[in-house]
Amino acid sequence: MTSALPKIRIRDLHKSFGSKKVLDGINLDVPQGTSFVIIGGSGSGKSVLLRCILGLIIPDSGSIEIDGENILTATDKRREALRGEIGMLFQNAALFDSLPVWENVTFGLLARKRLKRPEARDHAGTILAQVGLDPSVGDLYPSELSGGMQKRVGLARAIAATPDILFFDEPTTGLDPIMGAVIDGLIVDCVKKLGSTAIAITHDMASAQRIGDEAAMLYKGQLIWQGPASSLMNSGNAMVDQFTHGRREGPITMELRK
Ligand SMILES: Nc1ncnc2c1ncn2[C@@H]1O[C@H](COP(=O)(O)OP(=O)(O)OP(=O)(O)O)[C@@H](O)[C@H]1O
Repeated sequence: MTSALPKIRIRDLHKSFGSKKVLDGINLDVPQGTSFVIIGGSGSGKSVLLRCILGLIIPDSGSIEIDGENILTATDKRREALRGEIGMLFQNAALFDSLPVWENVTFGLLARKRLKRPEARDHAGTILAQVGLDPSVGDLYPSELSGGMQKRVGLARAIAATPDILFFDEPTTGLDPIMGAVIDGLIVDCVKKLGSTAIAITHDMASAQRIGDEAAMLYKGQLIWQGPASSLMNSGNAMVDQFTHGRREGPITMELRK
């Protein structure tokens, strides 16, 4: 019975900013242990959707359930606790420049007093090793790291509390193609090892196919297609095909004056 319950279930989710409709009736089930990729043009609402699930944006209507619990009707305290159970890798890694790497990695654990500083430092070394970094990197500052190393540290921070749910926002943006593939490999390994449910948003089709089991495309506030990530390049859907192949001509017209 419980195993049939999706880890994340979204129903009829709407969100507008002023007169601008960004999410216009999103329905989505993400089964436990699935890695789900969301694609869509710039400004199509991918980040807003993730931020709604994180509880950082309150939608206008609809429901978002995690393990069957509607987070939109939960108390602020409960919502914050649920947010703490989600690991997030931000687009630019979003590290705190003033903190050494080990404190960046264990920031959430220290903030929630789940570890004392000496334990946190040791724990950071273990997690850094899992993302292919020498534990000594823990004593460096973010400005001393390459972009690829910063992404690894961001990934280490996302997995430090062994979350049930992982979100990846443009995990390969700004990386060379080989480093992008390396980061994707680490993401796949981490998700598998933790048995987590993952949602990634990306414009990188190679990455989407490497990390995703399932995929969906967001267009004009709605999920217009869903299918296996492996079929992204030959989905049979004219809009998805135009997007994934980067064609100027097709049913999607660019609205340049937004
Ligand atoms: N807090 C906000 N207030 C007003 N408008 C917002 C806010 N957050 C997002 N938007 C608008 O919502 C729309 C969707 O933004 P969002 O960041 O989700 O797009 P995206 O699909 O993630 O784009 P990209 O791929 O370029 O990152 C945009 O038009 C954006 O300007």
